[in-house]
Amino acid sequence: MASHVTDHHHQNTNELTPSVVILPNYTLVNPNLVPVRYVVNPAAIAQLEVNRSINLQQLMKDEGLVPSAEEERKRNDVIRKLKEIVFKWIKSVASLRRLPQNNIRAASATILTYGSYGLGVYNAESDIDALCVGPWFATLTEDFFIGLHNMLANRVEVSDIHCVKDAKVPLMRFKFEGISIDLPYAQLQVTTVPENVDILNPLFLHGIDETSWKSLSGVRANNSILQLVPNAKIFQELLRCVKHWAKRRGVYGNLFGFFGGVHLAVLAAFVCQSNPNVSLAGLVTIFFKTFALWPWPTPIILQQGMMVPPRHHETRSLMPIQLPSSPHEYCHSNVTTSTFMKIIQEFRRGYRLTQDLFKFDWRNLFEPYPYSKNYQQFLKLCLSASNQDDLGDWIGWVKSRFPGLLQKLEEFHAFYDPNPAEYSDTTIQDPNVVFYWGIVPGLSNILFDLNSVQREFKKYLGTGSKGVKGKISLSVIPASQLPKNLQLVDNPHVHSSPTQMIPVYTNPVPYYTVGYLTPEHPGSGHMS
Ligand SMILES: Nc1ncnc2c1ncn2[C@@H]1O[C@H](COP(=O)(O)OP(=O)(O)OP(=O)(O)O)[C@@H](O)[C@H]1O
Ligand SMILES: [Mg+2]
Ligand SMILES: [Mg+2]
Repeated sequence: MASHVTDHHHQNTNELTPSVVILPNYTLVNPNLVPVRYVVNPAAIAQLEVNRSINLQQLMKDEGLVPSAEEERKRNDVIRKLKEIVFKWIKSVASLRRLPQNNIRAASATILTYGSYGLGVYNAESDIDALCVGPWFATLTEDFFIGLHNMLANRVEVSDIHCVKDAKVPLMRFKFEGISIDLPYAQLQVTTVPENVDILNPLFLHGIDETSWKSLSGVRANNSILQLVPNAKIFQELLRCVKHWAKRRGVYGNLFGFFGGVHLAVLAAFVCQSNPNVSLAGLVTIFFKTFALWPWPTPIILQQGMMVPPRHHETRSLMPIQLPSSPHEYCHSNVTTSTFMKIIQEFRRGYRLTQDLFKFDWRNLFEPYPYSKNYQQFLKLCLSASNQDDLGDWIGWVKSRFPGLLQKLEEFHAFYDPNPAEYSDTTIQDPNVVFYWGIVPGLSNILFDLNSVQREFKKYLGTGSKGVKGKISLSVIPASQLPKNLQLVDNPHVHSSPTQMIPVYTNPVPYYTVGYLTPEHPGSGHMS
């Protein structure tokens, strides 16, 4: 028992032992009622930060957020195979086009990774964002979406392949040996594309088309983030932590009006940039302090002096975050008044917890958001289809329309918290997924007319859906009718052990393309 107590003490309050310490003029009363004055001791504070950093790194490992050597190998292997495939593909396109022999010999194409994989901040469930870079003679519409598509579809490693053509950044999405891949295409005006082509080199950018330029933006953003941070390793650790925090607290998911990976990457880079010699624990603390106190909508700008105010809809964003290396653009965002409030509340909570020297415990920071405790009523969205394939397409389509629904809800005076996690209703026979969005008390006593929302949303879903088959129903339920696992997530006594209690983030839709769907910009907000 004694050792247990010591252990516990060690884990939770290891920062503060009476001999070290901390705040100027901080007076504690000891059990004998003798006031003890704690004094500033810089060495002790430094030690405290070191300990906190070690604890945090350990916690990230325990949570399985640091990829194992095995996972790393597997992903490297997938990239290598993709490179081989596109290389073969480009040779066959060159022959097909009857290029001169020396051109066929010189012809090449490659794969560049970006997104969380490119930044080195992925885990087992992350997708791989891979850009295919090809030469002048390989076109997007024919060679990429037909030729390469067919080559991929014929491989045993590939499943669930989809083309997403009518997006600002068109891409193919598929699984390769079970790992989700997003594959856009950029066409350069050269014959030979070196394996690690430097896309910042004007030589390669000369004369490229608009779509290719947009497709390159992810790689450009990654490159400049890594160039701008003073220490890539500590940036990666910080980003890993804040991503974990955002997922646990229900503020991760661009389609739900929260952060996408790119937004958090810029926020983390911003903190690293201005605090070059701070430890991981210190950076996490500064992260929360910075953004809890930030005078939004003042934009977050990584490259000072480069930003020119954007003219498009992004200007209206509530949380503008510059897209690195694109002076005219912010990262596309679907933040609404509701989700803005939730994010701010979570920043403040993080700020409060990381300031608290006495009850400090990293596990508090990453505690799952207690939906069933915080909201009495939920908007339940049930999506179903007659088979799994249709359901996949249907979820993808409906999710891509969520930004419009979120705006509609606010027009109907409902404030809500769209929990991005997906659940499944086992009482329904058809394959289904269910979302439960908290309805914010006080602001919306269900004065809004659910029927009108339902009607409008269905109309909006029908526009441009190209025959995707599925059903959707919206209803309002009390917290007591939430599925048991959603209730258990909130129970502090169980969250640390059974992992099946933690909501899963499936990624069946091109998150990436959503901000870019051309026909109707989600940012423009009108559903009908
Ligand atoms: N809203 C956006 N605005 C601008 N660029 C975006 C946006 N969403 C995605 N991208 C680009 O696409 C890349 C991959 O996006 P993705 O959604 O896969 O996020 P990620 O950072 O890889 O995180 P995750 O681990 O969740 O996959 C981003 O790094 C970014 O360059
Ligand atoms: Mg990704
Ligand atoms: Mg992606």
